[in-house]
Amino acid sequence: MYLNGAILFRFRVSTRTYFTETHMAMATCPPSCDTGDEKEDPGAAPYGNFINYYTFNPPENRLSLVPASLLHELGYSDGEATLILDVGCNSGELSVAFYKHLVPQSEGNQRKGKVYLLGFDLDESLIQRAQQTNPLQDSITFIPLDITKNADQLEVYLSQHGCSQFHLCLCLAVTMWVHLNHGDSGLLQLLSRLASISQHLLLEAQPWKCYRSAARRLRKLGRSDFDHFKTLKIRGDMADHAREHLEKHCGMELIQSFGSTSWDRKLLLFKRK
Ligand SMILES: C[S@@+](CC[C@H](N)C(=O)[O-])C[C@H]1O[C@@H](n2cnc3c(N)ncnc32)[C@H](O)[C@@H]1O
Repeated sequence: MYLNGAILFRFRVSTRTYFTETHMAMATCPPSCDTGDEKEDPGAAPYGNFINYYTFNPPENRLSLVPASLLHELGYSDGEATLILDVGCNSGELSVAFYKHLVPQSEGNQRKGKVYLLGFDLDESLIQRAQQTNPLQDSITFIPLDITKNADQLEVYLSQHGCSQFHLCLCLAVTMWVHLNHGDSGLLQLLSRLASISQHLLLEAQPWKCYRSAARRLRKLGRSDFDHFKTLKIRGDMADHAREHLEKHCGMELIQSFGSTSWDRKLLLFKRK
């Protein structure tokens, strides 16, 4: 609680108050919350919609593994519009940091080329915060969207930019939450859907140990289990299961592994064949 208290205080001081204290206390996220070592209450954020996620998992944890030259290396030149999709972007901090990491600033702070990022999340409060703190409103857009439901807005965004697919899709620390809430079919549909709208997909799948911890935490709190946890057939090496589905059924191939994050998760880059 001391930790929670400290976080609460920092949020009060450093940001305008976007949330009630109750909301904040319920959905704060302790260190390694996504890896499953936490002792606090993640069950109150059943979709991984932690309100202070980046206090514990700062963007640098992932960005340090990804080369700033990635877009260039993937063949996306300065002159063409390049679209990035960030799935389950939470409050947008990683989205903005990712954009700044990949899109260099030239002299006079003018950004080269046209790179646009669309971030979405099912949590409207998080998206509201992302919108309010977005420093690059011409290039970065945040919308509320549940990827397991109707995702027509993604098609609208693509057509507005004259593209049929996103050039790069980021799906970081989201698969477990979709899997636990929507079962094996939900996970496979998520991967298939993302593959169908992306030329490249950067995937960080939570390892199985995180699932066990997430379920254990709920039980400790005396809450009912995630709807699908006990019946999941896809278990074990989650990154490998995702790779297999993407390669066998989605026309994608693994082209690079950027190593593992400090939370012991692989960052895998897939490309449309
Ligand atoms: C653990 S956070 C990861 C945030 C961010 N992707 C990152 O890696 O820093 C997981 C996020 O996925 C979102 N999420 C979970 N299920 C979702 C769904 N079906 N559609 C959209 N967002 C979802 C949650 O609301 C939460 O903000």
